[in-house]
Formats: sequence, structure tokens, C-alpha cells
Amino acid sequence: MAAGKSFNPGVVVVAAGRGERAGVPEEGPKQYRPIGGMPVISHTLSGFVEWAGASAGIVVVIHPDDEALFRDALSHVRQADGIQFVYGGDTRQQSVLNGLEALERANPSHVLIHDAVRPFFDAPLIERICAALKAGDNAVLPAIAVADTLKQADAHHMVAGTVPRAGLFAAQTPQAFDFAVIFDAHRRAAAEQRFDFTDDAGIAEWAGLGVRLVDGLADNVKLTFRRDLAMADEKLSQNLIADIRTGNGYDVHKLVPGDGVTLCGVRIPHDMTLSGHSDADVAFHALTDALLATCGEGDIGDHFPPSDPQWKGAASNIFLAHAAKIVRDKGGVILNADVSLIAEAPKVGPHRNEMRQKIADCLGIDLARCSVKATTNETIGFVGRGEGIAAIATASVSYGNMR
Ligand SMILES: Nc1ccn([C@@H]2O[C@H](COP(=O)(O)OP(=O)(O)OP(=O)(O)O)[C@@H](O)[C@H]2O)c(=O)n1
Ligand SMILES: C[C@](O)(CO)[C@H](O)COP(=O)(O)O
Repeated sequence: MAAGKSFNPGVVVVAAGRGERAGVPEEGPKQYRPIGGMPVISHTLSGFVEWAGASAGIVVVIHPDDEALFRDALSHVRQADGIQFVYGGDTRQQSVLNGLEALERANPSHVLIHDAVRPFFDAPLIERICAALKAGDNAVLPAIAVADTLKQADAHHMVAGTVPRAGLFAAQTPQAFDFAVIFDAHRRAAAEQRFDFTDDAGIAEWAGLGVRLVDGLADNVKLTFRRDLAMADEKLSQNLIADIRTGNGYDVHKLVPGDGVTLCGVRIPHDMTLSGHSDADVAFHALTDALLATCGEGDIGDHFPPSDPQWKGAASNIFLAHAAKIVRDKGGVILNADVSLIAEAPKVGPHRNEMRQKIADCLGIDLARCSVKATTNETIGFVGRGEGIAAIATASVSYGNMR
């Protein structure tokens, strides 16, 4: 790299192909088919976004028919805001040229050009490539020494000879270049009607540039055939960890003279009542906190401040339904809800199934996933003296998978 030139690389990800060798066109272009729970290209773009060096920007080259698929794929990428897209051409070479034209505005010093369908590159590979660029190479190619014996076939599908494999390498991407140098080579190739290059290092060779080989990565395969996608899905699925979170909640309200208590949304006649700003349903309050705890959303008081007059006397299923909506909006699926009531009186047993049904209805989950239990406090402490009722709740929520 020339002295004084800053290293400010951009990225072009080509994704405008039709994936004909992958077959099954009704499943859509291979770069948008799911592996490990999200589209191939979402994995690829996440890899570049996580790589801090992509400071000059990321341009994705897509097919005009794929815009909706692309937008959906972007929704799986954290911090996708800076990612731009342009339309590609009939060949990979033309698509890369369109990407370089779009990236030029970001004034990058270098560019990494990558196939969307190689989702398994890693940071050390990119670091090896960048180290070569920083050391002054204008063109860098990650590649793997060919391990199989190579045969030449004739027109009748008969072996015509064995090709010595010494010195032969299989080319991978990202291939990386001085931006101005590869942009110029691409434009010259197009001007001279040379449209037969299957990779960018080939254009660099044609333009007379020295191309530095760096060690590729065996895992960095191009997903070309349907079985490649199936194997990629299998590989990622093995690494998935279910993101199941558990939250707990506790609440207590004071008993004062009255005519009944509301527990889990069920009104039970009693010679006392629970005092509170709302209907003082300790069970629903504890369960609301348990749900909020599964996604770090604070507690019931943060969402429904006791100082707010609109919640005076409110039915607590409003609070519980609100917490369930927060959970669902964050992608959560409520797996179960469990409440323990601690009260000397009234008796909970006769109302237990109705309480479970109220929880199930409010949360929109099966009755079998809802549990209500009760115990006395054996006459000990404030609950034992009949001064109040307490509730403890636990909720489990699945937030999909994490890696
Ligand atoms: N006109 C094209 C052709 C290919 N590509 C991209 O180049 C990469 C590597 O190409 P390949 O695996 O050959 O993909 P396809 O061209 O889609 O596959 P096929 O040759 O089987 O149709 C892919 O990310 C592909 O989307 C592109 O952007 N524009
Ligand atoms: C660029 C490339 O990934 C290098 O191996 C490859 O040449 C692109 O795929 P294609 O099948 O040759 O289009």
C-alpha cells in the first residue's frame, strides 16, 4: 500500500444470480433460501457487518426480481442500516462492475468482492486478506490447494489424461483489490467485450496485475448445488441453542375489611379485600413481572405507574395482556405460566381451574401450560396472621434460537 494512503475498504457482495445449478426454482434463488433459520445472504451480510473494517460501506448487488426477498433478508441482519443495494447484470462479472460503480461514491481505498452464497468465511480469513493489502498487494486471492486428483475428460466422457495437481488452487472469495486498480481493470474488460471471467482475480491477471495467494478456508465453500444448502443447514442447525428464558415475579397486597378478593382474575367472596391502586390481583401482578423479566422490560410499575390515576381500580388482566404483547412483539412464544399463591384464606382450590383458564385466555396459550398452586403460610408471619396475600410467578418464553 502506498505510504500515506489510508486503509478504508468497502465490500461488494454479489447476489444477482439465479442459482440454476441448485435447481428447484419454486424454492427461490439459493441466496435467499434458509439455512440455520435465516436466508443464506443474511449470514453473509452479518459476517461483514460484524467485521469492523467495512468502514467504506457494503454494496449488495441483487436481481431486480428479488427486492422483496432482499429486504426480508436484511431484517435478519443487525445494524443493516449502512447496507446499499444495486441491480446486477446477466453475468457475475457484470454484477461486480455494477457494484463497483455504486461503491465508488464511498471513495474506498480497497474493495473486498464476495459471493453472497459463501456464508462461512471468518474474521481470520478477512484479516489474512487485509494484511496482504496493507503490505502493498493490489490483488489478493484466498485459495485452497487442490486435494483431489484431477482428470481431463474427452467429448465421450472418457478420461483423456491426468492433470498434475501440484501448484493448483481452488479460488474462493472474498477477493480483495486496490479499488481504483480493479475498477479500471473491470471497465477495460467490459470496453474490450471480454465478458468471460468467472472471478475478479481472473480480470486482475488479464490486466497484468500480480495476484497474491493467501490461505483460504476449507469451510468457506460456495453453496452451488441443493445438497450444499442442505449440508449448510445441517451444520448451522447443530450449533443452534434454544433461546428459552425464564422470569420470576413476586407481589404482595395488604388485606383490609371488605367483601372479596380478585386472584388470577377470579372474584372470590371473602370478609376481607386486597387493598391497592388497581384491583390488587397479586397473582396477575406477579405473573406480569415474570413475563417482563424474560425480555428485560423492567417491572409492572415501569409500565403502569401507581401514580397514574387511569389505573385506579383497573382490572389486572390489562397489565398481564400488555406484558404478553411486549413479549410477543419481541418474537417471544410463551411456553408456560406458573403461579403460587400464599394465603391463609380464602381457599384457592375450588377456583384453581377457573384461574388457570383466565391465565390461558389472557395469554392466549393452552390450559395445560398454565398452573396455579396455593399454600398457607402455616400461621407464620404477615401472611400467616392474615394481614396480606402474596404471589410468586414464573414464566418461560422461547425467543427462537441463538448461536
Ligand atoms: N448474473 C449474476 C450471476 C451470479 N451472481 C452471483 O455470483 C455468486 C457466485 O455465482 P454462482 O454460484 O455461479 O451463482 P449463480 O449464478 O446464482 O448459480 P448458477 O450458475 O448455478 O445459476 C452468487 O452469489 C451469485 O448470486 C451475480 O451476482 N450475478
Ligand atoms: C468467484 C468464485 O466464487 C471463485 O471460486 C466462482 O468462480 C464464482 O462462481 P461460478 O460458479 O464460477 O459462477
